[in-house]
Amino acid sequence: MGCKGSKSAGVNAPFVAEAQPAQPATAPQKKGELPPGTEVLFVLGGPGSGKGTQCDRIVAKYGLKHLSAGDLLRDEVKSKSALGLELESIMKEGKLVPQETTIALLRKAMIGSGCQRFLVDGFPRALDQAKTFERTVCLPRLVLFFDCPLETMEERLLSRGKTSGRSDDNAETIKKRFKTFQEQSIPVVDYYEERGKVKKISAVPPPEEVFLEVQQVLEGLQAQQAGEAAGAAQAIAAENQTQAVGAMQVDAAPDTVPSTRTTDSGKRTTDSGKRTTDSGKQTTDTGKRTTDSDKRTTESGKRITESGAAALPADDATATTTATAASPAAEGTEGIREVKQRPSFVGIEDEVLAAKIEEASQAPTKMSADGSRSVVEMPADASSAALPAAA
Ligand SMILES: Nc1ncnc2c1ncn2[C@@H]1O[C@H](COP(=O)(O)OP(=O)(O)O)[C@@H](O)[C@H]1O
Ligand SMILES: O=c1ccn([C@@H]2O[C@H](COP(=O)(O)OP(=O)(O)O)[C@@H](O)[C@H]2O)c(=O)[nH]1
Repeated sequence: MGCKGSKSAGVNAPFVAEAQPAQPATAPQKKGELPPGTEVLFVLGGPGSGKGTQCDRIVAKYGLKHLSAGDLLRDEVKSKSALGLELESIMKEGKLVPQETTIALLRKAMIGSGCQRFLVDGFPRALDQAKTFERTVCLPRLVLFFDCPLETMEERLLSRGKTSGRSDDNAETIKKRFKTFQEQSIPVVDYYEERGKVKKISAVPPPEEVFLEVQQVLEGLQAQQAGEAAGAAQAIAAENQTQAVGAMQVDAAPDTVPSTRTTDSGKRTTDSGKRTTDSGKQTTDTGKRTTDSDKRTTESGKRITESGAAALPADDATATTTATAASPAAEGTEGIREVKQRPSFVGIEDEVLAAKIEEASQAPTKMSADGSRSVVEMPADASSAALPAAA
């Protein structure tokens, strides 16, 4: 289900809402870049825990764009490109594909979809992948983790293997996938749990029961978002009221302004000073203030849009931070302000990696032999060079 050409959900559309199809980006998207306000929900769980099954249900009910990292990799394998052949041998061994390949595929699919809100299924599978995705794409809004005992997952995978045609749904590879899951993927869940982002759901009951839990989680997220939006709207209203009262006080004030009235800023004293000498100009000053206030409202509207991201934990160096002025009046025209900080890369290796991912995710799309799908052309050093020798 794509977003291109779909009708926009509006600027303040929540991350999850009952809507079909996946909602398009609400802000203009620059060519080759992710839309502003891109948000993702990670869907994690062991192999065969039921991630894909639940994602299908989530997509059917909520307006999110589903991207399965495993499907994107399998598409690449099907293309029989050199990269695809390398990926196949890694997947058959139950190992993880190098992060630059997976992230480039995800990023490219995200950009190409024209959507803004994504359900990212089966990724990240290792801590370095989570951190690189955070730096080069965005922080996740939430992490759904489907908890399932290994024996149950094994049964499901063996059963799926009868019809899936997947080269990794066999007893030998399943064991290796479990090892990878326990050693590399569980730390990702721990990482997000420490950040209060994980919603753990038992994947043992039948799919419809598991989905009831999923819906509860997503509705909780919806309620949280509604609360955030209401809080932001309240802050804006309070800010506007402060400004309006300030303007009224200025208008009602005698020509000689007592210094005690200028409680908020030196700037206002200066304005008032002007007013004392030029009452015609006073109207202009007030009018200008109203314009400033209107501008603030517009900015504040934008702020609501960004509030989801702003609610992300501030303990992380890469988190979006919220800078709130101690007092809106004290700041005059600024008031409450959220500052989106795009974290800078800390080392040259990170910069090189980010550049590779960006380059690969923007590589030209070409049709495969059967003309049915697109292929990501990885730059030589970002694909084969980065891939370990085929086992
Ligand atoms: N809750 C469930 N109970 C029983 N079988 C399930 C459940 N969820 C998924 N399955 C089945 O288990 C297999 C693996 O599910 P899938 O969604 O493909 O897992 P994953 O995407 O995590 O690998 C599929 O054959 C699916 O039909
Ligand atoms: O981010 C990812 C996602 C998948 N894979 C590879 O793709 C395989 C299949 O993953 P998928 O999520 O499709 O299936 P699951 O194992 O969860 O059933 C994995 O075992 C890995 O080899 C990977 O390397 N990185």
